[in-house]
Amino acid sequence: MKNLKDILYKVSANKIFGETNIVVKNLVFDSRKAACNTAFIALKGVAIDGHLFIDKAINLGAIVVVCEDFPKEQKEGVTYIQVSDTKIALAIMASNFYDNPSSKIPLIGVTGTNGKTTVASLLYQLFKKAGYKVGLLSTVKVLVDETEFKATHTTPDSVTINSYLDKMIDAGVDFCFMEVSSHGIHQKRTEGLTFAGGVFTNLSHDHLDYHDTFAAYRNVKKHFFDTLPKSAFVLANIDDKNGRFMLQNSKAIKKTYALKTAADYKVKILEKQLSGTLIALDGTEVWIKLIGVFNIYNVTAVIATAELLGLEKLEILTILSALESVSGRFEYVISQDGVTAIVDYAHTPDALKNVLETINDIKIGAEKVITVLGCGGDRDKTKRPKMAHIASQLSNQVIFTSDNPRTENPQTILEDMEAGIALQNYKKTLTILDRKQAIRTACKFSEPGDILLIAGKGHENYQETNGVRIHFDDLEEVKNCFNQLKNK
Ligand SMILES: CC(=O)N[C@H]1[C@@H](OP(=O)(O)OP(=O)(O)OC[C@H]2O[C@@H](n3ccc(=O)[nH]c3=O)[C@H](O)[C@@H]2O)O[C@H](CO)[C@@H](O)[C@@H]1O[C@H](C)C(=O)N[C@@H](C)C(=O)N[C@H](CCC(=O)O)C(=O)O
Ligand SMILES: Nc1ncnc2c1ncn2[C@@H]1O[C@H](COP(=O)(O)OP(=O)(O)OP(=O)(O)O)[C@@H](O)[C@H]1O
Ligand SMILES: N[C@H](CCC[C@H](N)C(=O)O)C(=O)O
Ligand SMILES: [Mg+2]
Repeated sequence: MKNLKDILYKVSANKIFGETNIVVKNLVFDSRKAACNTAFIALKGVAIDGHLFIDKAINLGAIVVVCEDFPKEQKEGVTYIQVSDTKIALAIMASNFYDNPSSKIPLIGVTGTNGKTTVASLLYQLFKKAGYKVGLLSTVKVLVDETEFKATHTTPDSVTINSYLDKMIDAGVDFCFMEVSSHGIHQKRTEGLTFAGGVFTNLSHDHLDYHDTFAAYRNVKKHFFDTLPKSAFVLANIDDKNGRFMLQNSKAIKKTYALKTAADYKVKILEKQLSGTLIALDGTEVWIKLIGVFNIYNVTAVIATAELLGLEKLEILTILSALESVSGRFEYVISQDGVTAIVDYAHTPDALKNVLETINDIKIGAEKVITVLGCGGDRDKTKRPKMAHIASQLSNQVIFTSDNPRTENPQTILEDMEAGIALQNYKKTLTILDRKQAIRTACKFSEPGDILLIAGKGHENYQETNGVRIHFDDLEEVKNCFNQLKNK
């Protein structure tokens, strides 16, 4: 419950019709969720224009309508507010509605194509082990200190973000780490939040179905750093060719990290094994449980962020060795006869290349690398041939399969993938539509010492087809196969 006048603080209205000194129970941007005394914010969406549902929201009890296009007729007893951008208005209103929780808690946003979940989750773990109460908004889950909520998005809508931040204030949370996706930035879900810091991990091919061009995708990411306040820090990976670009117009305190280039925070890799990596920072050596050069970038971002937030270097390095890898990120299980199966959320060409290069790097003999891979439906189609090419180039055998076909024909997705296979790699590949069968076949093909990579779904525990999600868990499947084969 809040007075509309307070909710509208800092919202620039072009036109107002009706009373603003009224009490509003809730903010909704989906007419189906409107109820008595709610404010309905009409958003022009990707699929449909929310303005079409204004009357529906009013019929369900909305007493305030925030819109870009003023309706021809106004209903008695309803307050209409016209703004230039309802997404920005919603974000500011959501912050006001919950008394600006992001200004009361250091909020760190992590953005980049890959590594957001890993960095944010490792920061959560690190600060928890340092004795703080911590919040996390991530693809995998939302944590209000130790209370877990289901994540629906990588970056939820602004009302949801602020409602979680509000819960975090109530729980006495000291720091909050959140993922900031490009969809989130573009749809202004993070507008109106006060960030204490922003982290840039890397930029590579993804979401070009949504952003049209790579430059547009890059500019959306940059916008996040451009809008950070002077008091915040921006931490960028400058080994990535877009790292310095992200810093270019930011007013925030600029800090850099790298493994190759001279930077404010630089980590050296000393030794790599399947069980972990030995790294050094300013001469101090630490053994960490994470694998892969890409993960050392993530760890460097974590060390730097923790230091920027005031933790002592020695404390950070001590805790670092106890951090566990994130669920579905290079998570592995070894069968009784010595086959290693790795489940990884690689769903971009760059992630897949990194993971396969890591596997090829740590394998010690002539063991085979067998990859199971699919590409999501209703997502960037141009990733498909690229990912198929990478998988077949860097593996001894590949089984292409389904990964959340959503509304697309799974066979067509597989054909899009197959178009990327180079002639010399064709014989290594096989397509099995059913993911369960694909995993089973990969297990049957494997011999002691071989490494199976099951890529694309990571922590996901469903397969989505035409809006219906059925339970599916790569790790569970591979463990079942290992057990069944053991008894044969
Ligand atoms: C493509 C996309 O990003 N869509 C997001 C967007 O919905 P939209 O613009 O498509 O909405 P729409 O269907 O056009 O409807 C427009 C408006 O009309 C309203 N409406 C609609 C119907 C009705 O009867 N009444 C009504 O009021 C809707 O609530 C909406 O406000 O805004 C919604 C509210 O914030 C999001 O839930 C929705 O995420 C969809 C479900 C989604 O799948 N998004 C993915 C692609 C996404 O955002 N992913 C990123 C990360 C990706 C990654 O991890 O790499 C994320 O941050 O999760
Ligand atoms: N720093 C990195 N650079 C390149 N690839 C990475 C990096 N970190 C993780 N990956 C790869 O990307 C996959 C996804 O990692 P993570 O979930 O941390 O990324 P994300 O940015 O949160 O992804 P999403 O956009 O789906 O939220 C991992 O399973 C791994 O294969
Ligand atoms: N969260 C990301 C990655 C999904 C990975 C893959 N499993 C898929 O379904 O495409 C997305 O929604 O684009
Ligand atoms: Mg994520």
